Amino acid sequence: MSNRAQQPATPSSSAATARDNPLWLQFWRDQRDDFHQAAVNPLLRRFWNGQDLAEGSRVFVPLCGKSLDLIWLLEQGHEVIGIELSPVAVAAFFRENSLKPSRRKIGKFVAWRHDRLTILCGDYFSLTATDLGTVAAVYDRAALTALPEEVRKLYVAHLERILPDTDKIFLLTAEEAETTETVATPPEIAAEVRHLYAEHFDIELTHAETLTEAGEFVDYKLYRLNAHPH
Ligand SMILES: C[S@@+](CC[C@H](N)C(=O)[O-])C[C@H]1O[C@@H](n2cnc3c(N)ncnc32)[C@H](O)[C@@H]1O
Repeated sequence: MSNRAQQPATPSSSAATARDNPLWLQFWRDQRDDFHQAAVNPLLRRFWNGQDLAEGSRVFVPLCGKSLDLIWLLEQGHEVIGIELSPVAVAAFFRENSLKPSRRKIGKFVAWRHDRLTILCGDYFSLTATDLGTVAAVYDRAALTALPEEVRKLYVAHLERILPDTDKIFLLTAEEAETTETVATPPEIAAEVRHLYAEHFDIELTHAETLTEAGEFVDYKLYRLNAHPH
C-alpha cells in the first residue's frame, strides 16, 4: 500500500520512526503541510455515524496534525484526544481555530487542552496506556500511511498495547490505483491492511472510490475494524 497519494511529502523510509521525527518537525517549520486538508474529510462526515458510538464517547486521533476533523468530531459530541509530534502544528491548530488552550506537562508530553479536546504533543511511540486513558474508537486518516512501510507494523502493535479495550478503528487510506485495475475490478481490502490488522480485528471495506489527482488515479478506501470478541 503506497502512501504517496495521502501525503506526498512523507520522509523517506527509515527503520526507526525516531529518525523521521526531525523531518516531520522540519516540514511543519517550513510549512510544507500539503497533506493538511482545508476542509473536514468527506468520508468522515459521510460514514462516521455508522460507528454507532455512545454520546460523549472518547475518540483517539493518532498523528493528528492540525486536522479540522478534530473539530468535526467535537461537534458530534465526542471527547477527543489527539497526538502530534510537532508543536508548530499543535499551536497552528489552536490559533487557526481561535481556541485558547491550557498547557501542562504530562510525562513525555505537553498536553494542550480546550474543553473536550486534548492534544498530546510528543512522539506516538512514547505514549503509554496511562497517558491516553480509555477511548472508545480510533480515527486514523493519514496516520498509519504517514509512516514508512517497515514502521507500520510497530505502529499497529503499539496501538494494540496502549488501547487494549478499544474495539473500533475507522481507517482511511489512499493509494495509487494499480495500473492493472479496470472499472470492472471490485474493490478489495489491501493486502497490507489485512496483514497488519486481521489477527485482532474483523476488517470491513466500507467504501472505496477512485479519484483523479494530478493526472494519477488514487484509490480512497474506508475500513471499519472491529476487534474480535475478547
Ligand atoms: C500525513 S500527516 C496527517 C495529519 C492528520 N492526520 C491529517 O489528516 O491531516 C502525519 C502527521 O503525523 C505527525 N507525526 C509523524 N510521526 C509522528 C510520531 N512518531 N508521533 C506523533 N506524530 C507524528 C506529523 O508531524 C504529521 O503531522
